[in-house]
Amino acid sequence: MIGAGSGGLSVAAAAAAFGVSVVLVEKGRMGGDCLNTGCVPSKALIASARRAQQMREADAFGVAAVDPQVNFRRIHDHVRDVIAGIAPTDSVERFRALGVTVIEAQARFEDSKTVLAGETRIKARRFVIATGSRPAVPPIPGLDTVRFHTNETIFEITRKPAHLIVIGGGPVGLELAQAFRRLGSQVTVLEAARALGREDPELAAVVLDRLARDGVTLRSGARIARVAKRRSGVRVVLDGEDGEETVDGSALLIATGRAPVTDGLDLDKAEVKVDAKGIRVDRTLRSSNRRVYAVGDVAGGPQFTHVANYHAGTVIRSILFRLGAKVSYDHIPRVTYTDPEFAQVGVTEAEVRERYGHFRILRWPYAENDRARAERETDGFIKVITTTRGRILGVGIAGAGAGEIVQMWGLAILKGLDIKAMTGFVSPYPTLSEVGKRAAIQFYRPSLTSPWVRRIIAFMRLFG
Ligand SMILES: Cc1cc2nc3c(=O)[nH]c(=O)nc-3n(C[C@H](O)[C@H](O)[C@H](O)COP(=O)(O)OP(=O)(O)OC[C@H]3O[C@@H](n4cnc5c(N)ncnc54)[C@H](O)[C@@H]3O)c2cc1C
Ligand SMILES: NC(=O)c1ccc[n+]([C@@H]2O[C@H](COP(=O)([O-])OP(=O)(O)OC[C@H]3O[C@@H](n4cnc5c(N)ncnc54)[C@H](O)[C@@H]3O)[C@@H](O)[C@H]2O)c1
Repeated sequence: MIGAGSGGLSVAAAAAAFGVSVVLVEKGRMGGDCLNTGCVPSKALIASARRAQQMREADAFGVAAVDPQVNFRRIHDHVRDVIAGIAPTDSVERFRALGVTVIEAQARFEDSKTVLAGETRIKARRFVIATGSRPAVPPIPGLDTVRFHTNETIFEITRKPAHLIVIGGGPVGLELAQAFRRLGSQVTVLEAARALGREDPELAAVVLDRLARDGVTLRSGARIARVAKRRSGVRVVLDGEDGEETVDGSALLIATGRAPVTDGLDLDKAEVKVDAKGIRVDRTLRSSNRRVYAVGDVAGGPQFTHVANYHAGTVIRSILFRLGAKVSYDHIPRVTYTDPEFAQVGVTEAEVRERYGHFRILRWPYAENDRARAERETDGFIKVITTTRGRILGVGIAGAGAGEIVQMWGLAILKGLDIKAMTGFVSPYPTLSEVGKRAAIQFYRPSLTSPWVRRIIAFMRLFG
């Protein structure tokens, strides 16, 4: 195993549980990106931001609103404390106790059957590469002359940035932009194309509207000409319609995507082929060298911790049980943890329009959900896409708890359930998940007004 992040740790723990001899090599911090510089610190920061926002918005609930006193040193401590609480699960000690040999060194291939880790030479039946990704920093002129943050440094700050400029309006950029805004910073997001550009524009708009109402300035289609140092901060120069424009900030965050970590591994010596997306793998996650598999961000697929875990399960089935399991992403959800949240599983409306001639789109707004009304979280809606016969193809949700609600839809897609199943279960009242059931019921709406159904009901009445 090379890399002890989400992917590597999952493979190592599962293989060790089956009594297989495992060597795990990690050059940096156990837990990788997710624990140290990704999911965990970002969600902990978002949690602080949510508390601050709730204090500002308390009036509507009959509780006096206050302007929160935000202490970035203490937020930093909170984030560290959350990481420290999870760290033992990913630690060297725990993995050694599970029977895994952990080597803290940089790994590289010597040949197609051998890995070198520091002084140790490892020969193995199978190798799994889980070296993850790093921030992809675009070649913006002047960037090498200014101090800038990426996800690797932003969670270290202990003072509030007066004005944070975020380059990139993907999940990383938007989650952090909203969090910093709610913690009191002025925030400007500069996005080259469209923010949340991969997502359904109608659903993305729900999130972007809320960010705007929170006071985040978002510039889509921004063309960054260069950046320069200011006495205390940075200046970003944009190419505008009428010449150059400047945006001055006190701190800069680059959130323009991720690049796979394949350097330093001497993959050519192992005859493992790579491309710009990462290690080239087939659907069993096997590389061009049949002894070598790749999982997680380096494997060129969607870059999420739950995908790395899913990959781990797939290679375990292949390596230990020779089941030849193949990955499929149709049922894998993705969630952006803004407020409101955005979630998607299966195909989007744009994708279904390309692939299918006929389909149904079912919607239900949060504004019609009683729990959302009680919580005053009525922004957003669910969009369910089915075939004309009711097979569920995709679900997008923008709204409170979207990341929780999407789970049952992922299961429905995985198990090939049709829309009838999503109307037939009993959803506890009042819950946000009812938006899904109400959308599903819309599938049958045309039949409610059908003259045939009405005639049958009228006929039944004849019997008392
Ligand atoms: C700000 C941010 C927020 C995120 N939030 C979420 C979220 O909410 N939900 C979600 O699902 N995903 C989220 N992600 C994505 C998630 O962090 C990644 O998809 C996940 O960490 C990938 O796991 P991995 O095992 O592939 O790689 P990593 O976790 O990056 O682990 C790779 C490990 O390999 C080690 N390594 C690299 N090269 C070598 C070598 N030659 N020898 C030895 N060791 C090596 C590295 O040191 C590292 O520890 C977020 C990412 C970011 C940046
Ligand atoms: N909630 C989550 O699960 C979560 C959260 C954060 C990150 N992630 C993972 O991390 C990955 C990376 O996220 P990300 O937001 O860094 O990348 P991304 O690729 O999703 O978005 C990057 C954005 O930056 C823009 N961009 C690129 N170059 C630019 C430039 N020079 N100027 C202005 N804008 C530019 C792109 O148009 C794009 O919109 C995600 O795809 C996701 O897999 C997941």
